[in-house]
Amino acid sequence: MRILVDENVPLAEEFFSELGEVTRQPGREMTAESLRGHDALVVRSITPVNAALLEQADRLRFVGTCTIGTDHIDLPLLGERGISFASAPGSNADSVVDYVLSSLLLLAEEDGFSLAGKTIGIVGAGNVGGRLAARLDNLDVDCLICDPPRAEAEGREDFLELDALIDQADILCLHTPLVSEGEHATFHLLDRTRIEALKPGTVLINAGRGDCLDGDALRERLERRGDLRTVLDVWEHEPGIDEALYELVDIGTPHIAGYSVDGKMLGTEMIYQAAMRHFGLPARKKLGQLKPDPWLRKIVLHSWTPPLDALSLCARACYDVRRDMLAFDRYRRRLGMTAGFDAYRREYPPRREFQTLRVELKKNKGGLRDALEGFGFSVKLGK
Ligand SMILES: NC(=O)c1ccc[n+]([C@@H]2O[C@H](COP(=O)([O-])OP(=O)(O)OC[C@H]3O[C@@H](n4cnc5c(N)ncnc54)[C@H](O)[C@@H]3O)[C@@H](O)[C@H]2O)c1
Ligand SMILES: O=C(O)[C@H](O)[C@H](O)COP(=O)(O)O
Repeated sequence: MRILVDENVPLAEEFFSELGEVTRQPGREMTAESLRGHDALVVRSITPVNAALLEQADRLRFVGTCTIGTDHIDLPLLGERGISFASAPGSNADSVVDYVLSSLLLLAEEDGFSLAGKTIGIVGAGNVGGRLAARLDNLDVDCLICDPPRAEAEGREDFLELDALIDQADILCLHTPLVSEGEHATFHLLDRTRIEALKPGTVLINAGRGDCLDGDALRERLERRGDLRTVLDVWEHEPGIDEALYELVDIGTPHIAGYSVDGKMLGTEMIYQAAMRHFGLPARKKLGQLKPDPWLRKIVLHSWTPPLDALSLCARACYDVRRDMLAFDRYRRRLGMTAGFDAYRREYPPRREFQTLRVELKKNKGGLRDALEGFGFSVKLGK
């Protein structure tokens, strides 16, 4: 059996060689010819799997994307061709939440505000948005949720309309999938009218998909009024993104919110398991045997620290978004935007999720343990 795998998929040989011969290729360079003679294709989000790509796919029986998003896959076409498909829901959701929390802590520090007492609007409350709300639960943060598909399916009367979030939220986080058509389409969900309606001072974060937000309208508002705080990890037209918009945002990163070792490797394992199921083979390999140990395992807090300070300290030690902002900026200046965007993603330095860090507390009071655990760290009470 032959399996074609994107070069940015970690542990591909370790997992997929159980199935057969693994060939690697950069995801943006995959063509119809690349697929000839291959039985399985394993991609990430940058390879459009469509009629043009499948034109010469003479043996293809399985397609897997090691990502949460599936907007790059023509699912009806795979159905018509009888090709089995799998994605990796939830795989890097915790990493995205870490990214959002790190960004919020940085802006809070720069602007001298506290997350406690803020109202945060979460648009799209699936794996990412839902876990973000849960992790903020132990802080005094008011979470407002907009998720019309879930509101309908679950009869949730506590969920709000997007325009209510825009009215009320100090922080607005977009975690929607890209859906081009239908009642709940998300293309330019944040359109010009909604971007204009954001209250001055709103923190706007998009770590969903670039096309969910009208980038031209955001750039124009920032040029004209400069009165928002903005965090963009996803952009229209990646990797050739709008440099003028990039210059105006407070935190700009090249679609790496989910790029922890943990999130990426879990995505590979999920697709390995799905492929083995599809081909009727036992999945013997386990991620636990292959994943490297975290280099920072433990922080000991010897005396009591106010919860927000402790969160900030531990978050910064584990993952600090500044690392990615600064490094991406160096790549872009050295290589230009388009090449720099992809090069930083390809050479992304290792990063671990908050949940890999154990925080040992010598003193617990004032909700410190709950705040740390709620934020995602694993906590142990010392003697
Ligand atoms: N920046 C990154 O690195 C990164 C990483 C992972 C995922 N993502 C993106 O984030 C998206 C969300 O991830 P997830 O794991 O939470 O997915 P998910 O499928 O678990 O949740 C998505 C949620 O959005 C809701 N939704 C759909 N249409 C909506 C609309 N019009 N308005 C409001 N809510 C709507 C759905 O009902 C669902 O609850 C993914 O589809 C992917 O595109 C980005
Ligand atoms: O949908 C996802 O899982 C993410 O957007 C994904 O992690 C982005 O990384 P890429 O697939 O572009 O390598």
